[in-house]
Amino acid sequence: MNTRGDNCEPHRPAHPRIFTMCEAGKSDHHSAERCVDFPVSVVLPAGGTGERTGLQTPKQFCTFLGRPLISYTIQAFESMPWIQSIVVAVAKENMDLMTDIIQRFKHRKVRAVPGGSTRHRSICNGVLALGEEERPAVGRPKVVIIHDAVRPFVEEDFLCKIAMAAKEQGAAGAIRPLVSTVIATTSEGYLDHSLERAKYRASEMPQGFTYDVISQAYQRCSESDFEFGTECLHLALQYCGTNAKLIEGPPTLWKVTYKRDLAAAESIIKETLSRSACVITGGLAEAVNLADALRKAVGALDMELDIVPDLMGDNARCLLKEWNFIQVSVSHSCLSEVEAILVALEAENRALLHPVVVIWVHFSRTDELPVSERAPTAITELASTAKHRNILIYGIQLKQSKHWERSASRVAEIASALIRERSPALVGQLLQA
Ligand SMILES: Nc1ccn([C@@H]2O[C@H](COP(=O)(O)OP(=O)(O)OP(=O)(O)O)[C@@H](O)[C@H]2O)c(=O)n1
Ligand SMILES: O=P(O)(O)OC[C@@H](O)[C@@H](O)[C@@H](O)CO
Repeated sequence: MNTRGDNCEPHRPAHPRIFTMCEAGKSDHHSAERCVDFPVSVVLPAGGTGERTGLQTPKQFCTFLGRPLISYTIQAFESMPWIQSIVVAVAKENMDLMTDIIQRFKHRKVRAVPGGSTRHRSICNGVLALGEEERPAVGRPKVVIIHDAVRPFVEEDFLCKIAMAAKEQGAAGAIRPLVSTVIATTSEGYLDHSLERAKYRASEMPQGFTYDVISQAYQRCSESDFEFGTECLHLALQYCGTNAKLIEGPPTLWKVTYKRDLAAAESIIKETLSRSACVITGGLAEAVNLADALRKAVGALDMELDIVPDLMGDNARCLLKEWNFIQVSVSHSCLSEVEAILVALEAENRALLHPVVVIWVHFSRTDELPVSERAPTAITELASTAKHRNILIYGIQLKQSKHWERSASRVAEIASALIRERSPALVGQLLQA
C-alpha cells in the first residue's frame, strides 16, 4: 500500500509485461529445514515483457525442453520443503497463461496475482497478497524471499543463508563482484569519474526481508520509488531504517536479460539433465560387457553410468533419480524391455517436468541380421507415441565385432550426444554404431 493507501498499481493500462526460470541446486533439504524453523514465503516478480531479449514472447514464457522458464524457477522453490508458499506476480493479460502453467506442471504452493507496470509494483502486489493469504495451511510468513522469476538457478543452501540473515537483521541480499567498472558520465556524454570497483558490488537476488519490514517499506515509499526504483534493499533502509546484511552468492545467481542468456540457461538445464544414465543389461553377458565398456567410455565424456540388470526391487530407485536410460538388448529385436521402462516411467509420472531419454542399444551377433532389416519400423512407432508423453526414444544398433572397445566407445559417443541434446528430430531413429 503506498502513501495514498490504495493498491500499488495506479489505474493505468498494464503493459503486456512478463518473465521467468530454473533447477534447484542439489542440496540436503534436511540441513536447510533444521536452520529454517520459521515460515518463509516467496514472491517471484514475473510481470515484465523482456524487451531486452528482442523477442515477442516474454522470457518467462520462453520454453526450454518443452517447459516455460518460469516453471523451472517455481519448481526450484517448491522443491524446498521449508518454503510454505509462492506468489508469482504476472501481467494481468498473462494470468490465464500462468494459471495454465501451474495446472499443467502440477505446481503446488504457488498462486498467481496481477503484477504491476514496474518491478516494484509487481513485488508490492506480491507482498500484499501474502498479507491477504486465505489458504488455511499458510500463515503470514516471518520472512519473505523476493527473487526475480528470470534468475533461473536457485541454490537451496544459499537461499537458506539469506532467509536466516533476513530473520536476524530484517533484510538480507545477495551480492556478486562487479565484472565491469562503474563510471559516471557528463551530460555531454564524457567521462565524469569512475568508481573504485573493489569498493562496490552488484546487487543480485534472492533477497530476504521480514514481512513487517518489506510491507512497511512499500507502504511508506514514494511514487518515484515505485516508478523508477530497482532496489528493494534501498527501500528497507530508507523507509524502515533496516540495513540489509549482504551475502556474496554463487555465480549461478545471474539474471536472464538478453537473448544470449536464454541460450545459456538452456545449455545449463541440458547439462544438469545429462550427468548420468542408467544402463539396463538384463544380466546377459554380452550386455554386461558392453555396459562395462560404455562406463569407461562415457567417463571420458564426464558422464556417470549406473549399471543394473533390471528396474526391479532396489534397482527401481533409478526410476526416481535418472533422466536417461540405456536398454541393452542382445539379439532379439522386440522392444518389450523398452516398453517395460515406459510403463515404469509413466507410473512415476517421471516425464512431467523434464523429457526422459530412453536409448535402445540393439546388439546383434555376427550371424544375425541387423534389427534395421528385421524390424525397421518397430522403434519408430513406439517412439512416436512415447514422444507425446515427453519420453524421447532413440535406437543404436551394434554388430558384434572383434573391435569391442572401439564399438563401445562409438556407442558411448552417440548415446551421450543423444542424452545431451535431447533432440526431438532424432526420436525413433535407429543409428548405426
Ligand atoms: N513490471 C514488471 C517488470 C519486471 N518484472 C519482473 O522483474 C524481474 C527482473 O526484471 P527484468 O529482468 O528487467 O525483466 P523485464 O522488465 O521484463 O525486462 P526488460 O527490462 O528487458 O523489459 C523479471 O522477472 C520481470 O518479469 C515485474 O515483475 N514487473
Ligand atoms: O533492472 P532490472 O528489472 O533488469 O533487474 C532488476 C535488478 O536490478 C534487481 O534484480 C537486482 O539488482 C537486485 O535488486
